Parts: sequence; C-alpha cells; structure tokens
Amino acid sequence: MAIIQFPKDMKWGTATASYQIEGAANEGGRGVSIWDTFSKTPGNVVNGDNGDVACDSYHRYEEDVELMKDLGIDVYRFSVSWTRIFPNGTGEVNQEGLDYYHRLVDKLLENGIEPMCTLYHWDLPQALQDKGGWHNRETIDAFVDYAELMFKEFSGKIKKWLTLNEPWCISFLSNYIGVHAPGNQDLQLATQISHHLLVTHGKTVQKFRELAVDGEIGFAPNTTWLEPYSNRQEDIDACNREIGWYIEWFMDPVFKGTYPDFMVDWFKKKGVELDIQDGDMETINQPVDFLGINYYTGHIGRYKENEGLLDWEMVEMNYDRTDIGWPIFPEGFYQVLTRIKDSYGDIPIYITENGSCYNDEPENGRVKDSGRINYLEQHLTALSRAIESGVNIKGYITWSLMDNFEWAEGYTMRFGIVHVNYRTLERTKKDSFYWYKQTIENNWFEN
Ligand SMILES: CCOCCOc1ccc(-c2cn(C[C@@H]3NC[C@@H](O)[C@H]3O)nn2)cc1
Repeated sequence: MAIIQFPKDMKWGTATASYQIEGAANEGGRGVSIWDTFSKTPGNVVNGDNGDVACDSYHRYEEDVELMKDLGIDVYRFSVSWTRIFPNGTGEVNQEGLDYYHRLVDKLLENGIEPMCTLYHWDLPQALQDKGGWHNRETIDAFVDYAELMFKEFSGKIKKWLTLNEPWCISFLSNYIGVHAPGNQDLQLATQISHHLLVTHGKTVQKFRELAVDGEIGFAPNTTWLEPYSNRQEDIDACNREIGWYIEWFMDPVFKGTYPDFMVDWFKKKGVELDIQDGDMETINQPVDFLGINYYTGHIGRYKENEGLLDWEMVEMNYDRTDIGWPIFPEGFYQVLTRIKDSYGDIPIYITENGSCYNDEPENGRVKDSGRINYLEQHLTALSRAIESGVNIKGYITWSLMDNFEWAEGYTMRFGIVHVNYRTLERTKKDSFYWYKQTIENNWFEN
C-alpha cells in the first residue's frame, strides 16, 4: 500500500449543473431552455425523463449545502440557468432568478465553501435557439450581456468563474453526433458553433477584464485519451486526431491564437469551411486565470480508413467499465494532463469534473459503491502522478455531489457520491461520500 499525498494548498470540491439538479423548471420565473424542449421530445431521453423536478435543489439547496459542509469541501462548482436570469435569453431580467442564486451563494459562503460558477452548462434559452442558437452570432452578444449582469450582481461573492462547460459537447456532441440538445447532425454547423463558442469565451473574458471583476476566470473543456494500438504512424496520427478534437481544437485558439493545422486540414477534407471574422482569433486568445479540465475515460485506438469522422476504431481491451459503459482508464488522465502542460505551459488547472457512474442502490440505509471508490483511488493516483510531474493542479472537483439528470441517459445513470431517491427526493450518503470526506480531511489516501 502507498500513501498518495496532495499539496498542502490543494482545493477539494464537488460539481453539479443547473438543469441536472434544480428542478422547479416552471417556477421562479424561469424561462424555457433547449433541454426542456429536447427532453420532452419523444425518443431523446431514456424513459422520457426530464429536468422538471430533478433533485429539487431549487427548494432543497440548504440541505445540499449541509451535505457539502459535512463533506468538508473547499469549493462547490455549480452552474446558473440562463433562463432563470433572462427567461427569453435577453431583455427583461428575472429578479426571482437572481434571488435564488443569492440564497445559494450566501449559504455556501456562510459555511465557508467557495462558489465556483459555470455561466453556461448547456441550458441555452429556447428563445435564442429559435433564432439559430449558437450558430447565430447574435447569441454571442446575448451571452456576454448575461455574463456582465452576473459579474456585476455577484461581484465580491463569486470569485471563480467558468464561461463554458465542455464546448466539445455543446458543439459536436449536440450538433454533429446529435445525442444532446438541440440534436442537430451537421458537421459544418457544429464546427462553426465551436468557433462561435470560442469567440463567446474570449468576449466574456474581455468583459470580465473591462469590469475589473475581483476574481478569476477560465473555461472547462472536456478531454479524452486514445492510446495508439501500435507505434505505426497511422495509429499515432489517428489517436492524435481524436485527442486533438477535444484538446487542441479548443485550447490552441485560447492559448496560442490559432486552430491546430492538423485538425483544420482534416475538417477541410470533410468539407468544413470555418467562417472566421476579422479579430475573432485575437478575441479568443485572451489570457485566462485558470483552466478547468474534465476527464472521464480513454481507450486504445488504431487507424481505420473511412471509419467515423477521424478514421480510427476502438480496440476492445476488456478494460473494466463503469455502469455507463465507459472504460476505466486512469493512465489517460495522467497523459491528458502532461500533454496540456507540455503544450500550454504552467497554466493553473482545476479538475472541474472527474467521476464515475455506478448505479448501486441503498440497502438498509447504506450504498456500497466500492466501484466508485476504486475509480477515485485510481484517478486521484493518476492526478498525483501528474502533480509530481510538474502539472500545476490547484484543485480536484468530483462529478458529482449527487445523482442527477444525466442528459440523454435520464435518471438511469448515477454519478453522485450521494444517492438520490427520485420518488421521495431523499438523499443518502454513499460509501464513496465517506471515503472522499476522509481523503479531504487527510489530504492523502492510502492506495
Ligand atoms: C452514438 C455516439 O454517442 C456518443 C455519446 O457521447 C458522449 C460523450 C460524452 C458524454 C459525456 C457525459 N459527460 C458527463 C457530463 N459532463 C458534464 C456533466 O453535465 C456530466 O453530466 N461527460 N461527457 C456523453 C455522451
């Protein structure tokens, strides 16, 4: 057994998102988002589940903060529902929405927990989608107006901000693969949206600087790792394309001011032509204060001509998988983090999402989620390896505090360290809650 020790200033946290936990979808002046529309379109979400009630955290946030207090976390990452603030995306401000987030943030601060606010975690106002959504450049300015209001309203209370969660999911998963809202399947559309998202991020950072907000700002790309099946160049290049789709496509513009040529060339081969307006790349290339990184899984891959978008196939290695079917691949976590350090230097990094899906249910009031504890041990060990290798990790925020609406999987897939009974809304701390609590208290664990 080995002791895995973390730096003395390591921050520990949990993460959630508005549409996944709040419920109260038709309360407090909230407007309709694309996930309300998408989840209520038959066939899009398992069992026809939607976020109307979710975990009812809109009403139960005090209980949830008590759980966080007991857990001993330093930081709580949550997202704001844009349509609670601007029910139609722009125009009239909904004071009830602001009041809800003040209640939540005040409760966190009272309990010594730092709020980390994600401004956009996928719940775009339907009114803006009706005008083209992220494909319409007007949405960029609507977002900056929304962000400006939030910066001013919560100045002094919220000091860690994230512009976008997982722009790969917002653009490609939702507009090319099509399994998330709004469910388009168009590569040109998705790639142009990815560009507009990056411009949105850059303009929001510019606004943050212009307002001289007291705090730090970043964004939270999601990542994956694909280990080449062999040292054949075609396998290495194929894996590099998949990794680059998540990492370099979004991080090169922010940190280097250009898109990665190897991805631009590949998309061009697929018929994609990006419409980049004068000044866009300079706008995107704004210095950020920290980088959020989300990591869940990786694979072994090899070149396969004309397979999918990027000409690669997964080679089944019979790795253990979580209950959502994702291979458990902690080595990929280490590889992703060291690749980012090698490419972009010493940017402070918060792990803004890492966690696992295990659907264990309570038995006599206890949830024995040993799989999730094993996943945490493996990935926190990989994280420790990255820290010991010089990666500037400032904190680890696990996904998720509690079971919640897992998008197209509905309520069938559970990522929480707290179990939620969706009929009674009762919360039950899982074994992993107690393991994480001890790890936070010690700032180490025994592997
Ligand atoms: C037919 C092809 O189908 C491909 C499905 O492809 C994906 C990829 C990635 C995901 C995914 C889900 N999550 C967890 C969330 N991150 C943010 C937070 O809200 C969590 O709920 N991360 N990535 C889902 C589906």
